[in-house]
Amino acid sequence: MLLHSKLRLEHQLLGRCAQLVVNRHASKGSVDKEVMEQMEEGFKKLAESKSKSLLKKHLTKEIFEKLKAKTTPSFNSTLLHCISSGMCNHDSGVGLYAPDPEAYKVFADLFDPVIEEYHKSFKKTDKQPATAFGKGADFENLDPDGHFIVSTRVRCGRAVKGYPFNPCLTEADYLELESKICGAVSSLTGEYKGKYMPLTGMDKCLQEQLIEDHYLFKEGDRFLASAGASRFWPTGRGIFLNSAKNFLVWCNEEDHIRIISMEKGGDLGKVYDRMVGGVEALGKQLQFNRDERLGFLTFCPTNLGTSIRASVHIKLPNLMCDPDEMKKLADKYRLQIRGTSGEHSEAKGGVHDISNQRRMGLTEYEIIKEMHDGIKGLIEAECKARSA
Ligand SMILES: Nc1ncnc2c1ncn2[C@@H]1O[C@H](COP(=O)(O)OP(=O)(O)OP(=O)(O)O)[C@@H](O)[C@H]1O
Ligand SMILES: NC(=[NH2+])NCCC[C@H](N)C(=O)O
Repeated sequence: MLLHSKLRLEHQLLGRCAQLVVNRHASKGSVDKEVMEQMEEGFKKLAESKSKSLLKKHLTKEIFEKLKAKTTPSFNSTLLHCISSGMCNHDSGVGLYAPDPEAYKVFADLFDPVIEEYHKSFKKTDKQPATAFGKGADFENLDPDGHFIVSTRVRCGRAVKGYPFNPCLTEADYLELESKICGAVSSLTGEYKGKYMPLTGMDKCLQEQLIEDHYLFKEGDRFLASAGASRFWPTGRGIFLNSAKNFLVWCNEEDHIRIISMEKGGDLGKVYDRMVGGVEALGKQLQFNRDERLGFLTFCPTNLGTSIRASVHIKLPNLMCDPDEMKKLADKYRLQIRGTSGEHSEAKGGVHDISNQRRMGLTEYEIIKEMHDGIKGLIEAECKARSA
């Protein structure tokens, strides 16, 4: 069901703690009493819960005490901004977001261990290598006969320099960002040429169709909403789609920008090269926020570094017969398994979304190679299981 108004969104999705994050900031340089109480209460509940999130694991009493009174210098973000999603959603896998770029430093005692574990040992002394896209043409089609892969998609996220992330953006910021992003995508030429469609005023049938066809982001994600990322929805949000419908740009959803290339079949190299071309063209129009150590800055720590998620929609019926073994195999190749409609969804018709888990510590090219080699390994294992 699509949710239409900001009010309904807030009422249906947000608990008391999230309301607070959505509505309040700390007073300059200090944390309000009410915010502190909310944090203490949420922390206690999380500590008593059975949550398996990285937030619960790494937010020890000691770290909580050390960080609870800190604020970021430019935006006065508090620890509550960072942890509200995981506090409200005990079923989070991670549960942590950075309200603004400075949060990664101010709350590093919490972010660093989460980053290290999610990105398979990116230590606090490690540094994201310089951007190196390489050539997609090096990668063969993963499924030339079309037996397994339905479609391939590669996306990355970008933050525009000079702006915080969702919880700290004002309504005017959303509109300003949209206008900048819209200007940049409108200048694209050749195969990238297309049309920007704002979410505000979009026909609901069109919106639902775009979501069903896997082009557009869903509405009402409770993990994002309780992180304060759905404020002023749908203002400033939208999608750019090229005429061939294989290159897309998302505006102001989880990140300021998501740059996406997708098509039917398993030609990973071609899909990757198209995304890289789009990123380079947009990089001429907009200044992206990149940190020396963390790489491209994103709202969620799972997307730092290259910010690349390369996925296939794939059918592996024999391997999927044993989900535990399949999970072990995916872990071996550092792959993540999602459902057919993306994160936190179920698989339909035996189609799973399998992608690289980590995005940091390797160059863009190496991240794609890791995903490529993993998917190749899974297809080989599926063929073996079939003939056994
Ligand atoms: N290989 C693919 N082929 C077609 N659609 C895909 C593919 N991979 C992902 N999608 C679709 O992209 C949409 C967004 O998915 P999802 O939100 O899980 O990932 P994302 O956009 O990479 O962002 P995030 O990781 O932040 O959630 C969903 O509709 C999903 O089904
Ligand atoms: N879209 C993302 N950033 N996904 C990763 C984490 C999503 C959610 N916060 C969780 O912890 O489960």
